[in-house]
Amino acid sequence: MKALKSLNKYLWKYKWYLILGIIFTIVSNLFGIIPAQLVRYALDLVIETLDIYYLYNGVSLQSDMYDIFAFSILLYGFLILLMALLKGIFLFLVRQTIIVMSRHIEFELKNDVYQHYQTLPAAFFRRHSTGDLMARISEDVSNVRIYVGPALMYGINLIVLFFLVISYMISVSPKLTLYVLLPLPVLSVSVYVVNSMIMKRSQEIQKQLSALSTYVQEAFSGIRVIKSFVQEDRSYANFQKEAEVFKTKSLGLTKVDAFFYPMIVLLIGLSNILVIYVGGQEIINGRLTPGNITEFILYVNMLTWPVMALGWTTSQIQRAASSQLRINEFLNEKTTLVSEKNLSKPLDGKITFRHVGFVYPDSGIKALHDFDLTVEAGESVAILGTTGSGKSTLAHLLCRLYDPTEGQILIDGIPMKDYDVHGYRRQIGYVPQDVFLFSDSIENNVRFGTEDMPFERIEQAVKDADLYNNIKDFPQGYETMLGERGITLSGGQKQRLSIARAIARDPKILVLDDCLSAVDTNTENIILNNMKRIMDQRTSLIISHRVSSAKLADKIVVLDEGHIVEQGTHTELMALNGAYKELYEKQLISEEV
Ligand SMILES: Nc1ncnc2c1ncn2[C@@H]1O[C@H](COP(=O)(O)OP(=O)(O)OP(=O)(O)O)[C@@H](O)[C@H]1O
Repeated sequence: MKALKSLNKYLWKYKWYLILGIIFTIVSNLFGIIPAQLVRYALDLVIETLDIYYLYNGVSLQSDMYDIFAFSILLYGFLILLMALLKGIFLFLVRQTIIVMSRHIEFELKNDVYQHYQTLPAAFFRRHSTGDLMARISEDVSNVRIYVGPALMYGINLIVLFFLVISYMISVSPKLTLYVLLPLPVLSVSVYVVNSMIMKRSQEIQKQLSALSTYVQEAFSGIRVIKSFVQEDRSYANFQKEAEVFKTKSLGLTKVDAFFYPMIVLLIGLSNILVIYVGGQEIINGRLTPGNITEFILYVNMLTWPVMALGWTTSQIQRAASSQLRINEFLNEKTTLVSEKNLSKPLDGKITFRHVGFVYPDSGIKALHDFDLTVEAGESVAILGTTGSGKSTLAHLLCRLYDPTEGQILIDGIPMKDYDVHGYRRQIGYVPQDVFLFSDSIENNVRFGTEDMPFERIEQAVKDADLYNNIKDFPQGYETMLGERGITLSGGQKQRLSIARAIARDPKILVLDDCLSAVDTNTENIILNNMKRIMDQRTSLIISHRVSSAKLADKIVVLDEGHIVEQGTHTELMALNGAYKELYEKQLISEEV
């Protein structure tokens, strides 16, 4: 329950909605109680007047009495209708305040969670699955919304109604009040128990449903593999198995649901019988009128729904508390990638790795050992090495997605940690190994948030990345949509678009992480020749396991298991007769073949 305290700041922000909501709840309940009293007056009037009416049988006064009597009943009827109308208006206002408040809080909470996610380091996203991140921002926030919305509304309504109705009932007959209230706690507890069962089963169904959708999603994403390996039958059998579990769980819920409503009707009926039985005796003893009994029955029915809601509210609050706990768990995570001095300046581009070592926090793998390298401003360095040798790790460190666990990285002679993180990253052009493009147009994928980027720059970047001819061939050109609802680019086209995105930003430092692996050597040549002009004015780190990518580099560094094994120019390394030469010759032969 403590977790829900973190919502108080939002409740405080929207306090006027809440205060008005409470006032409207009180007024709407008053308009709900008054009709019950009007019914009592009307009923007692009917009973009393009827006796007198028959006394005047055959007398002309009788018809005058009838007119007065009919008019009074009509008046009561009209008043009851008016009260119902007023109650309806205020109920509308209750929802317009409390439920609206809950929607505002939901909106703010979602934004806060999303914004917070963005500040968290890459390591966080490795530890938690996308599904988990999505569940906390959608399902958990919705659960919390039910607490600050409907649960709070019913809670307030119950308190107000209890206070008004019960104090009035006691003033009429404490004995009858006691009998009437007897079954209500049983009703509330039963609703709580059954509701908890329903909720547990619903959660299981929800879980099964997401397993089912994940299965379907994966099956159809990999439909080409399934078809080519003729695995349709097995895939269908697996689906059936999952669907069977879903069906069994749904039937379980239906059973509880089917039991729930008859039980409630039974308990309410019990309350009504008690009122009639005990109330009837009170009438016989002359302590109450039939109007009182009718009024009491109306009260019992008025109390039934809020009491039922009490069980529901309690279980919803519990659910919201556990959801908020999960949200807080993420909100309390803090990024370590902060700037110490918030330095903000245009970079020259000199990079110094000083005895850098790095261990991945979640796997404990030491990816870099005592990495020492200086790259002068405007220089280009190729990092070559076998898979898993730590090349991408260098790119991650340079983009400050992680901080080194040993040593430090200096940019223009100043520790990287001193730079404002966003200001620094803005001057880096990073082309990741696993290309990611958004479901948007080609132009927007290159522009990527830089709204004021002139179109000429986008076009130039696309030409430099050797993608211009492809785009020209698409009927919609730069407006061609990518992703799920658009076209699918080939692996090489994706890589080139990713390069265009990085160079269009005119970065001071360019990090190309194995971004030409999916293009043939011919295209690689074209791109590298285009890049020559771009790389002239900036520091570049070309990561690759293909020796051909290194031909533009001023310096080549060969990595093996996180260690630098060789470094120098192409000629120097060839003369060394070591790892580079071996790699070079191997790749040359395979290319010739
Ligand atoms: N996010 C991560 N969490 C944990 N360990 C990682 C992570 N990324 C990489 N590693 C590990 O660190 C080591 C170096 O990986 P890295 O990606 O830097 O190699 P690489 O030289 O770029 O390889 P490749 O050419 O295959 O991309 C590997 O052993 C890898 O398993």
